[in-house]
Amino acid sequence: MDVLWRIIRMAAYYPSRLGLAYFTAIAAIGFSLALPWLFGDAIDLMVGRDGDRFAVREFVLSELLLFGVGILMVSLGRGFCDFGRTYTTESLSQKVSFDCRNLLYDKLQNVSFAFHDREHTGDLMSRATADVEAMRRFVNLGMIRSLDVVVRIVAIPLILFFVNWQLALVSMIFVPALVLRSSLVMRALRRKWLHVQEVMGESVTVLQENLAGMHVVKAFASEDYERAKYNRKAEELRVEYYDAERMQGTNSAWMTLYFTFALGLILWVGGWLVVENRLAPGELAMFFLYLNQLTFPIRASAQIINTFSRAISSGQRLFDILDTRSPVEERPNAVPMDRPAGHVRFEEVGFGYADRSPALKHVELDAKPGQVTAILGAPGSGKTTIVNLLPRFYDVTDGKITIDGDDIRDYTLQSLRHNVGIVHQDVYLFSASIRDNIAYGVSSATAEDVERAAKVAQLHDQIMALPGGYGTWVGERGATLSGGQRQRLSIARTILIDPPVLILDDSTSSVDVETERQIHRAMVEVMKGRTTFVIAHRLSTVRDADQILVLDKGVIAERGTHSELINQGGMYQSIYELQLRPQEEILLEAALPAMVDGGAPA
Ligand SMILES: Nc1ncnc2c1ncn2[C@@H]1O[C@H](COP(=O)(O)OP(=O)(O)OP(=O)(O)O)[C@@H](O)[C@H]1O
Repeated sequence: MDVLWRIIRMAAYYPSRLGLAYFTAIAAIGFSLALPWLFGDAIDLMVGRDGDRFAVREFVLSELLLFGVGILMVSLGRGFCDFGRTYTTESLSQKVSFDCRNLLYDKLQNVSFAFHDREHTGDLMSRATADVEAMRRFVNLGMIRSLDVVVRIVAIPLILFFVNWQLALVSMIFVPALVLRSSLVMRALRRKWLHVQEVMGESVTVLQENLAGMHVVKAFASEDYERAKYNRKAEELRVEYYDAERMQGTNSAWMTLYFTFALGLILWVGGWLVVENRLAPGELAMFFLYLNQLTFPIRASAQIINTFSRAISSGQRLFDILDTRSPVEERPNAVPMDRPAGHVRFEEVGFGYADRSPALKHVELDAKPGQVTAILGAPGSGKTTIVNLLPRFYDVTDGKITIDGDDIRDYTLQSLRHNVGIVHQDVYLFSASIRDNIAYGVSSATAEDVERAAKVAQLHDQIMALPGGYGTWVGERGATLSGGQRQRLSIARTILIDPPVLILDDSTSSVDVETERQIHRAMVEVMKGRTTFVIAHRLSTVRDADQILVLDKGVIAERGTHSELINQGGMYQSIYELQLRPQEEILLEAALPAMVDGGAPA
């Protein structure tokens, strides 16, 4: 119920729309309740209550004319109010779903990486679409239309008792059974819809992962496997959906059946009362017309029960996300970070991913402004984890990280991240032009700024060789650029942001020697004058670093410069022998023909 209150409070943000929707809804009900009364009285006027039909013919005709005009006016009023209610209700429900979508999107922008590690993208997409739609339907049907249902279900029986209490009692015979059935179905439907929503999220996840990993699917010829995986989810969804709708449909059919029985009974008992002269024919007609007006609420109540059940389960899923507290939150007194000199210190830093053993222990690190720190270590030793702590993608669990002496948690997240730039190896490009992709995050960048950054990143010539130049559209996931070009585009992005602290993922990808050299040159350019942390795999980067940290199982096992570490004969020396030196030899071999031809290796 708490969930429904929260949805109602969201709708109450628009008091004029909500007020108008309820006003027009109530007015429409008032008009429609007046109609059977007018019809019943008109019939009684025609047949004459005392059996003396058409006694004063002229008088009856002029009265009937008045009734006709009255009925016309009331019908017009009802039509007008119906229109007003539909319009305002639709507008209100669209406003609420608009707000829900935006709140969800904002939340997803602000939650930390730990949240995204846990949640599935497909499920989040399903919450942002199907669950938001269920809330919209609740505002429309559950909140406003249900008023119509409730008012009629309360008012019409009262009127029926007023017209003839014996007949009213007969018509109410089935009500207890209806109420019991409805509450049982509502409870069952709520559970059912929650499950449907979950399965829907899972099926969207399968679809989304399939599309995102299409290259892997094709490369491993796994189309049949993927098809079977999706079919299983789609089948589960079909069965669950069908069950929920069947439950809803059966409930609706039962309600109609009860109602039809009641009508038959009334015709029989009411006819008998008329024959016995204990009930006027106009009153019986009035009774039927009112009962007929109960058809809609009784039928709609099955649908409205469904809407309530669905809104509770969908609202729960949405509010679960909206209420999530991000483990990385800004302190209330956080201040914006001005451009720092870039003196970075890790003091006794420890970190563990949820429910895992610590990924980093007692990390001590001091990087002076402009220095390059190379981080090496076996896969899983904690290199990525160290650099993820600096822009606060995750927060340290022990110790602290400072920039120019101040704890990074004292700053606003946005200003911190503007000052700590990252060049990832796996670059994400948006469906936009190359120019817009380079300028991502810097709305004030001019075309000249973008070109200058691309030149430093060694990418300008290749962009100019494309038919569309900087306006070339980069498809989803950057499909129209090579791996090496994407990496340099990422470097150009960072150059444009111009952060004083920089994180580089220098993992070598399988690119040719010339591309490798271009990437290296771009990296050297982007590192100039910045405090740089580089997850290093190239000897050239490591050799020139001011300090090298060798990580082992989350602990800094060795530290020093290239020459210091090589003489220690420890882990660094084995990494050098096994990984860095062979790589250097390959590069040298590739460069030799160029030197023989008179060129020089870069
Ligand atoms: N999001 C995560 N959730 C839980 N555990 C994680 C997460 N990311 C990394 N880990 C674990 O933390 C440890 C350190 O991982 P990290 O990615 O920092 O290593 P790495 O040295 O960068 O490895 P690689 O060279 O393979 O990228 C590993 O045991 C890894 O399994």
